[in-house]
Amino acid sequence: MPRPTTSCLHDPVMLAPLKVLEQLKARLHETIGTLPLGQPGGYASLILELPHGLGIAPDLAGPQFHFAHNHRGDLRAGYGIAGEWRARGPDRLRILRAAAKGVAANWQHMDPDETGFLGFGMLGFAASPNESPNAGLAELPNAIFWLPELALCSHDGQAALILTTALPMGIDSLLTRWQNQLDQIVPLLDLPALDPLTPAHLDRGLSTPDQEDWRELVFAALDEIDQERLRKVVLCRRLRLTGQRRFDLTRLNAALTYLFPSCQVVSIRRHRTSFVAATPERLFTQRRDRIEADAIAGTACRAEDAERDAQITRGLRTCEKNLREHQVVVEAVTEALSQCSRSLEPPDGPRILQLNNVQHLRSIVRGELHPDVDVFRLAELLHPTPATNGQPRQEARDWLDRSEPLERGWYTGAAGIVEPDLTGELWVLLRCARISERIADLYAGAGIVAGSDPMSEWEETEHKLAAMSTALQFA
Ligand SMILES: C=C(O[C@@H]1C=C(C(=O)O)C=C[C@H]1O)C(=O)O
Repeated sequence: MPRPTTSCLHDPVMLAPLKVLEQLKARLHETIGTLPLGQPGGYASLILELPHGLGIAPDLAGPQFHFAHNHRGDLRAGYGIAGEWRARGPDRLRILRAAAKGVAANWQHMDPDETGFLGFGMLGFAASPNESPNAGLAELPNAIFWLPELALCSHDGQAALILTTALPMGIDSLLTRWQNQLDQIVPLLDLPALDPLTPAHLDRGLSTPDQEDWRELVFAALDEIDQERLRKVVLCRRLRLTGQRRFDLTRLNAALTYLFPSCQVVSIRRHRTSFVAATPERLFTQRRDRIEADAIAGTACRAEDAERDAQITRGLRTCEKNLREHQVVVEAVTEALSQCSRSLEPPDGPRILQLNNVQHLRSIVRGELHPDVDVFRLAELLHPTPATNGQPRQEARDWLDRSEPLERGWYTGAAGIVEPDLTGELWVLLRCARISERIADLYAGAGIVAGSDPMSEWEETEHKLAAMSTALQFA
């Protein structure tokens, strides 16, 4: 594909995106005929090279998702719906797996520019398989496997645009449709980063539970732990913030990417509701038969003063309660992976993971998987880890279902990318908010083990909430 020039004497720089658009449309016209559009079923994707890597994906009207990791130089975004499957209940991942297997068995990719990129799907699900969707959550179903019609993929400075259709499809209507989509998205790809806005004041609404109810909940959890019915349980709270202006997703994603460059920024929008997170925690990364899963548990704050900060880090490394809380997660992740792995390496950690607002103990569990293990099976085995739920898993979940005074929705669920061979990567949905116009519901939790103190755990949730509340001020 001829490379577009970015400037010359007679073409001002601002025309460059239009040239890219013309070239992509010409390429679409040339290559659309290579797709097997007459085939009676399945999916086909056309992959077109973009002239440079992308830092942030534009916001278009309609359903969209966006995963960006600044330090890794990775971006995946999806717009519109080529196919989607929803499920709920204890079999939700098995149901979605069957749908994804059907897609994978009949999905053809045409990559005329030899980019090496492929189409991808998005898998996302709420914390609990049984949660009954309320009005807002109906827009974000309990669990979804979603094949976008238009996708962007950028890695290591290389990028591609991926167009996907269900088959069969008439060539003329598809060409018109895809040309319109290029018209919408391509001019936005080269827009300069948005200038920061002055931070806006956010009104702090109610916390559910409030501080008093939190104390009681922690004592009730400690009682369960004392009685040896639970070893650990993660309690959470929700805080409503109301902004002065409608929150702007592009600015919010940019602020989160800037503030949390080592986190995965996740943004999912259906209708008027968005779910946005900047999470440090992978549920897992699967590449072929290699698996890596994070165990993150044990948290302390940060301090502006370097000496004080180092002192807090040393405290976290040696705190018996934090190490115990961490070990519960490492053991559970190792146990889950041992059910689907040929071999596992000894856990790498705990090391310190430092973010702007908090620091954590993190271990990584790595191994080699048995054949035929896919993202859906891994999600089923690993989710929820005791980092966000508790141990033993079922007892913790039952106790939380009975005791927690709120629906978690997608908070502590997971979301990520599914490749056409059904491998991929999922992230635990933490440091997040559900956003609608000027209202943001933020969620944060803390692990309770023997020796936990209600007020320190409340403080920990305050530090965790600060990730999203700071970014929202700039959105
Ligand atoms: C539950 C959250 O975080 C989890 C709990 C942690 C802890 O208790 O130390 C640390 C990281 C996460 O696994 C949250 O951020 O809301």
